[in-house]
Amino acid sequence: MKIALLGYGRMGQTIEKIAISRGHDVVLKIDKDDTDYDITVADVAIDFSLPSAAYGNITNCLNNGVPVVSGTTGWLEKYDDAIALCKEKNGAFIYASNFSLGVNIFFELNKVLAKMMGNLKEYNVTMEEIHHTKKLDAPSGTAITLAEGVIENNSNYNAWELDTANSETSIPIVAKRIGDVPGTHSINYASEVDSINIEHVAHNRQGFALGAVVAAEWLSKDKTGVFSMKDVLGL
Ligand SMILES: NC(=O)C1=CN([C@@H]2O[C@H](COP(=O)(O)OP(=O)(O)OC[C@H]3O[C@@H](n4cnc5c(N)ncnc54)[C@H](OP(=O)(O)O)[C@@H]3O)[C@@H](O)[C@H]2O)C=CC1
Ligand SMILES: O=C(O)C1=N[C@H](C(=O)O)C[C@H](O)C1
Repeated sequence: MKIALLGYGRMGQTIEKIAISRGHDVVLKIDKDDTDYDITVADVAIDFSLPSAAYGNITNCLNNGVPVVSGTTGWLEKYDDAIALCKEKNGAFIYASNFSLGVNIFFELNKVLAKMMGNLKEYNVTMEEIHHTKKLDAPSGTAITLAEGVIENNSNYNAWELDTANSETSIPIVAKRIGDVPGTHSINYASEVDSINIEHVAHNRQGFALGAVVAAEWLSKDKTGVFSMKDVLGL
């Protein structure tokens, strides 16, 4: 498979190593200053760029008939437009706030726990995410997906807020930036008498990168439509 890497930073470079180890060719490595390139030389594109760049990268792929996998976070105000374009062009697109197998299992665990806690009003939920100091967006895309998972499965909550919740129905997400932490997410339900905590800790970026390559392999096999990692992993 010929892969275009849109964004050749920490994730782009990790993805390159995994893609090559799985027998793929990396035919484009695009960064900020690379504006004049032909995306159609690739069978599939993988975008891990910047919040400000992702939408342009995705629309370039969809307008040129190249299936695209995006892991960039912090651009989701334009997600519905990307979906509409994908449908209009009969293209293929996957966005995931987190491509690792472990986090995608954690997403499902979070939903089950949220449902179980729905009738227990004595517990209050809080979330925390910890990432490296170079991260541009807060809260993380993964934390937003986790909060949405609670809201969809627990009628006690209908919104999330960064740092402090201003109402009982809002989930506070505390975002910490420490050293080179790859990504830690925890969800805590606390009552006066006890607490329940679930946590996912990424030890490095390999899990994110492997998931993105597996998603690209899956998407490039004659798929059309908008998909998620649940489709790829069969969860
Ligand atoms: N979904 C997931 O599983 C994961 C998602 N992420 C997300 O992926 C994104 C990238 O993370 P990370 O690799 O750590 O970030 P980096 O800052 O290390 O890499 C981003 C790269 O994008 C480049 N870039 C800037 N503008 C463009 C453009 N127009 N087109 C293509 N590339 C461009 C930057 O180049 P330059 O340096 O020249 O500006 C840089 O090399 C973030 O949004 C992060 O949150 C991260 C890990 C996992
Ligand atoms: O910026 C990162 O590094 C990460 N970003 C993603 C997010 O915002 O959730 C995924 C992962 O946690 C690493």
